[in-house]
Amino acid sequence: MGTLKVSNLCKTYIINKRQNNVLRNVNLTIKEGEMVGVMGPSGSGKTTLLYTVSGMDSATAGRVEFYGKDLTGMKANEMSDIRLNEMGFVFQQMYMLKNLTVYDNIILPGYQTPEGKTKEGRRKINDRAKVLMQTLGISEIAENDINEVSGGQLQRACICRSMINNPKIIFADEPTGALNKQNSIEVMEELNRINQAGTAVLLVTHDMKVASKCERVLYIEDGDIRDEITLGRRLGRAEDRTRERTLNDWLIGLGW
Ligand SMILES: Nc1ncnc2c1ncn2[C@@H]1O[C@H](COP(=O)(O)OP(=O)(O)OP(=O)(O)O)[C@@H](O)[C@H]1O
Repeated sequence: MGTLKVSNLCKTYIINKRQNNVLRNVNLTIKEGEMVGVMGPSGSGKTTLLYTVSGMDSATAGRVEFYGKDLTGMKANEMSDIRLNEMGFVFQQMYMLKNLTVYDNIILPGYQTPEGKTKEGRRKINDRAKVLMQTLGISEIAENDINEVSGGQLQRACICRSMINNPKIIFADEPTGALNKQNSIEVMEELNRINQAGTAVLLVTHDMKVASKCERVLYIEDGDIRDEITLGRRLGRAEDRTRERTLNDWLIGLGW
């Protein structure tokens, strides 16, 4: 069973009576613990795909199964429980709360779960937050206000927050979009590390270097997956050049 199984997924927006078929019969499976990148031209439907398969937005037609459960027919409160307990999100639009510290933003989704309702559970959440912040190198900004940190630190804080409930999958929309080269490398190292520890990752990116760190890359065009390439699991930096070259040649072949 895959983590995520998407069958004949369609998403249509209607604006001023005009129909825009953004996703057209998309089929895809994300295996347990797999890291998959989504690339494609601007407006091809990448972000819409991410929102629709993660239950952030509803599908017009088709089916999305998450560990065998159909998300498309699910009630809103059941869906939000799954999002909270089993999924992590690194979306640029999902800003952290400005009147809370970095640390409080990170633990908040933990405190909203049943685990967070007991003292012992909250202790575990606090411990996890500290370990995550240490791993991502942001312990020293724990008590900073959200607007007192750099873009790279904020993005790492978002990753900590997305990991706080030990999700089975992380959805990331341009996780390195607002970062400089060095921060971007570091964030990808973290996502690779999280993935190697067993969490599946589905990320959207325009950046070839970022996509080359994924096990498999999908190319979406006009709302459907036109092609995909399997690069295999990334084992270390030594193979980055080869992966980038392979991906680049494939993208050129697709007219990217
Ligand atoms: N909430 C919405 N309401 C109406 N139309 C939308 C909405 N969200 C996206 N669209 C339209 O859906 C199409 C695909 O948008 P989407 O953001 O998924 O593309 P994308 O591939 O992620 O683009 P980019 O690479 O530029 O971020 C676009 O034509 C966009 O205008």
